[in-house]
Amino acid sequence: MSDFETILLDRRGRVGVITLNRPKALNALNAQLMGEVVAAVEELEQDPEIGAILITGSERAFAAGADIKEMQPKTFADVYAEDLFTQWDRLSAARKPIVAAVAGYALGGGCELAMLCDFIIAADTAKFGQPEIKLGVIPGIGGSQRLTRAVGKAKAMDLCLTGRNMDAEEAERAGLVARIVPAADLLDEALKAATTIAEMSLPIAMMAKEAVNRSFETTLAEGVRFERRVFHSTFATADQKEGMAAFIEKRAPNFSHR
Ligand SMILES: CC(C)=CC(=O)SCCNC(=O)CCNC(=O)[C@H](O)C(C)(C)COP(=O)(O)OP(=O)(O)OC[C@H]1O[C@@H](n2cnc3c(N)ncnc32)[C@H](O)[C@@H]1OP(=O)(O)O
Repeated sequence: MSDFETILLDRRGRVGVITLNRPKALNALNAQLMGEVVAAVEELEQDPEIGAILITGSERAFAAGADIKEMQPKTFADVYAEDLFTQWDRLSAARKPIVAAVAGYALGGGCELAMLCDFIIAADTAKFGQPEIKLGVIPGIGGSQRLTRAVGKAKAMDLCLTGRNMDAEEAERAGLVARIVPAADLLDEALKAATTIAEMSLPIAMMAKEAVNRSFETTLAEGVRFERRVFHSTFATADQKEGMAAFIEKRAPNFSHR
């Protein structure tokens, strides 16, 4: 059972869909919404019927950032004591694939939330940016690190230092966005992608995610060694037997997620 107020959670087949739902505040990420997104992802992680997670917002905003009104009165002692935003680290511990479907503003914490997902499908209306500098702060949910890894130093510096936004086309060219679709098709296309992933073998999809993510943490040689060992371990699964048999028998695989 889930009882959320600032998000909607629903299950579409094997996909868990989390919709940010603070429309009046352009889905600004306050403590409640942040807690609910993390709780929903952890609930879906535990659900054996779910193979992939989709996080989305509204037509106007994926999320316009961390909630400025909530942050404004806090002191250094407050944010240090509560370790503000540390909760978001629990999203990067998720092992199931997570797709972000972004329309409208994905600014500050909104862009950072999208980057915490495994890849981003953007509507042609999407706008990405790290405007924290305009508020007298810097990104605090991984933006300076994940954006730099996604788009390189030059563009990350440009965005973090000027606070300007980039549109969907620039974000795709820069490598932040996997694909752009017309705004009207965003949810359908993102759901199609998430469903495709969810129909794969879950343990193998988790291994693929872990292997790609390892490339951010290690040297090339170590990463390739890690990949090779994980690849070898896929042969211990029923789904490797089934996937290869299905190819040879010219039929669709029937994965058991084991
Ligand atoms: C500090 C860290 C680690 C991370 C951060 O994310 S800091 C925040 C970064 N984000 C921003 O600086 C963007 C702030 N928002 C805007 O600049 C604008 O709202 C906009 C360009 C996204 C949209 O402008 P528009 O004129 O179309 O809409 P507004 O009237 O400005 O907004 C509608 C409604 O939403 C409230 N809102 C928007 N963003 C936030 C936010 N990040 N935190 C709290 N509230 C937000 C806005 O105040 C307005 O509500 P009210 O009319 O009740 O004031």
